[in-house]
Amino acid sequence: MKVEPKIREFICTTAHPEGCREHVKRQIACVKREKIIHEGERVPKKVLVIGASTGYGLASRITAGFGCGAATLGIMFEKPSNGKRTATPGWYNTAAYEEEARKEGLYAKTINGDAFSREVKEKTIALIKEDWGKADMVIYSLAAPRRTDTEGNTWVSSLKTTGEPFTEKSLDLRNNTIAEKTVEPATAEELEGTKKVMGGEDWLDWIKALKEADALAEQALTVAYSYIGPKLTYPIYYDGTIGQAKRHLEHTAEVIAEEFPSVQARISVNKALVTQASAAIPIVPLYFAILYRVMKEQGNHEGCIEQMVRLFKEKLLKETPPVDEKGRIRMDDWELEEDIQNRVWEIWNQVTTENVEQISDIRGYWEDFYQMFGFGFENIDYEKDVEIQVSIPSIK
Ligand SMILES: NC(=O)c1ccc[n+]([C@@H]2O[C@H](COP(=O)([O-])OP(=O)(O)OC[C@H]3O[C@@H](n4cnc5c(N)ncnc54)[C@H](O)[C@@H]3O)[C@@H](O)[C@H]2O)c1
Repeated sequence: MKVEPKIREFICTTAHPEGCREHVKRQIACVKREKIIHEGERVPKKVLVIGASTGYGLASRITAGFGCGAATLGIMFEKPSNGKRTATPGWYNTAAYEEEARKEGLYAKTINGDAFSREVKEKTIALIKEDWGKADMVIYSLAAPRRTDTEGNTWVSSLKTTGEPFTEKSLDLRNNTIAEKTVEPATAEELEGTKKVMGGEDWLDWIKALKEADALAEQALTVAYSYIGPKLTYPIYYDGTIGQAKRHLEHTAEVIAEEFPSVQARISVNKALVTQASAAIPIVPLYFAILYRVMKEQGNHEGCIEQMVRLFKEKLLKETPPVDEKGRIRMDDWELEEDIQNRVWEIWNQVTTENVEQISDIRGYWEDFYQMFGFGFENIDYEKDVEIQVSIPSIK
């Protein structure tokens, strides 16, 4: 079947299997150009990646696998094709990852299911015990709209402010126009729900479950991803519901360190990038488009894979990684440089529907967006029929 993008605001409801494969292959090639491991550093060998199929989790898996030679077990929540609709991009990415890994003799298995559930945790632990004995690294990279906890309560995440309503310029993704958008404050229940979904409770549950089952190696490393961003987006991000959840996640690193002193728990604050999760945040896409423009001009723009390569190569695997005053690794260091942010702010103040194409990198925004779903690669023939039912080697 011929597959075309079908976009609804911040989501594309189709994905191109060959394009997704190309996306994964390009990320693998990027990792292979780098020397990730240096003498005397820890080398992760058995890596569990929770949220492994897209965005930062997929880039982490590729870096661990192809950069460190690690066996990887990925957890994801994706849909296969039913023959009529395409699979979700994370499904195709994972099929491609496993195939490419196998070609190089790298262990790669995947569990498709709800990472928040006890069932998936048990299945994961059973597989780790059977195949590896113990995992030595756990990457927590979930971004989810809801969570049913182990007691059966369902929580929903919101992207709202926590104080006053917030009105700012926003990019209308349906027609690339700039209009003001108001984000309303969350109710107490919405705030609580966001913390339950995107905070650290489930990360801690995973570490506890793995420890109790004796499935984590001594001195195992675990990392979860956070975001702060510029003052411009504080009302909707850092001081909004999601920011409160991220503070909870960050605090969870301390809880893990206290409860399990043999586990090294780290937070990495990553750069703002277009992913399926972040494209849904109001106001933020316009910031992406301007930030991309400024960082590309400065020559220090990175995508998910470049971020993860730099994280592994320069920070995470060091005996004592460079951290900020709160103990966090800062991969948003370049994004938040004063020069970059001053320029972003200057453009932000000038941007209108008429000049958005000229003064921001809206093209780069859409390029990243299309590529996430396997579209827009010049070497893929999108006129050709493709098989949309693709199987993942480790999933029967
Ligand atoms: N994108 C950014 O700008 C940015 C910046 C800094 C930090 N982060 C953080 O990085 C992490 C990953 O986000 P992303 O932007 O890469 O998102 P993403 O949407 O690309 O990835 C989410 C992953 O979680 C998986 N997932 C979702 N619900 C699941 C469930 N119930 N069970 C199992 N798997 C599930 C998906 O399959 C996918 O692999 C998040 O914590 C996010 O806040 C993102």
